[in-house]
Amino acid sequence: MTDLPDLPDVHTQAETLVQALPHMQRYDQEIVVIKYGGHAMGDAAAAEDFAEDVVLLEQSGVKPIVVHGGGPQIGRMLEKLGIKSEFAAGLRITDKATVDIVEMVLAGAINKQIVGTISAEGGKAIGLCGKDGNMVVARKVTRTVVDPDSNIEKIVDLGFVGEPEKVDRTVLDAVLKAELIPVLAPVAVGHDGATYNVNADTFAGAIAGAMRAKRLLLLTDVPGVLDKDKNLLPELTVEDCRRLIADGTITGGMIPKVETCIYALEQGVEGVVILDGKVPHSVLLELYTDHGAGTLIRR
Ligand SMILES: Nc1ncnc2c1ncn2[C@@H]1O[C@H](COP(=O)(O)OP(=O)(O)O)[C@@H](O)[C@H]1O
Ligand SMILES: CC(=O)N[C@@H](CCC(=O)OP(=O)(O)O)C(=O)O
Repeated sequence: MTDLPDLPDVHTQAETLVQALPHMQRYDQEIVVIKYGGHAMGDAAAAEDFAEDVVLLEQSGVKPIVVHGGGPQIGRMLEKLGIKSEFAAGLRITDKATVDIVEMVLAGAINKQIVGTISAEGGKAIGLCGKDGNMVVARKVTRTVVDPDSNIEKIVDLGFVGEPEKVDRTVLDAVLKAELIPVLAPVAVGHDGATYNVNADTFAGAIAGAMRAKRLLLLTDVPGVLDKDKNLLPELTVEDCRRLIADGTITGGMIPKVETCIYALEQGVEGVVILDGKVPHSVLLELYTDHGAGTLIRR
């Protein structure tokens, strides 16, 4: 028989609650957008921890909005179906066959899985994507990339990849008023009625901006923004972020993430945090403790 771990005594629990109270009041009735990245989604136990945090937030008076990713999961499904997947400037080149799979994996499988886990933890969630109620209308994206062989810049047609042009709050306002937790897949509609695949960080930034969220939390698989020696940078300004991108400290998938943070701050979001979603209860630790978790980015 294994020994049970020591449980915090009643005094420790009370102390924890007293410390958390001012933080809880700060977020009361405020919108917090949580982007749950594909890499942050661990095993079933980790998904339950995440759902538990979201439910607890809602029960303490916060209005959480979950935006999820699913890049690795889309990749695995495309591989299973023998469809080649390519990226340009961090975005998945998305032809017609690919966009159908993207929608199936994001708005179908992952979205409903998260809704189910939140329900199992005692919450009431509603799964939607940007197409519902014209919530997110996207315009087609093109990117210029430098060909590594010739060093010549070329324009890449990314197919059905979009970026949010307009966010309509109507559906989200109604859902929050009904005390439901919105869980959003980053799939949007174009002016032409077509389905567009949107990077989940970008989608979350647009939602946080339009909803004037108090906080945007981006959950990933690293502790936050790291310096060149891989130490966590707990707090950064927009100016620091621009310098770290320019000097090559911030690269790859962290670039769109930090750019999203800058965009959200410019839209009036008060603070944006990049944190490790694989750490149990990272959302509660960030919002309800003095030390927080991850990297806080401010104006
Ligand atoms: N300075 C940095 N600090 C932390 N991570 C960085 C940095 N520069 C690049 N990265 C990379 O960015 C990745 C996070 O981006 P990404 O893989 O797109 O996350 P997600 O799938 O959660 O959206 C990290 O796993 C890391 O490899
Ligand atoms: C255009 C584009 O690249 N879209 C992403 C959407 C999912 C996503 O962003 O998921 P993560 O947050 O898990 O990376 C993709 O197809 O992978």
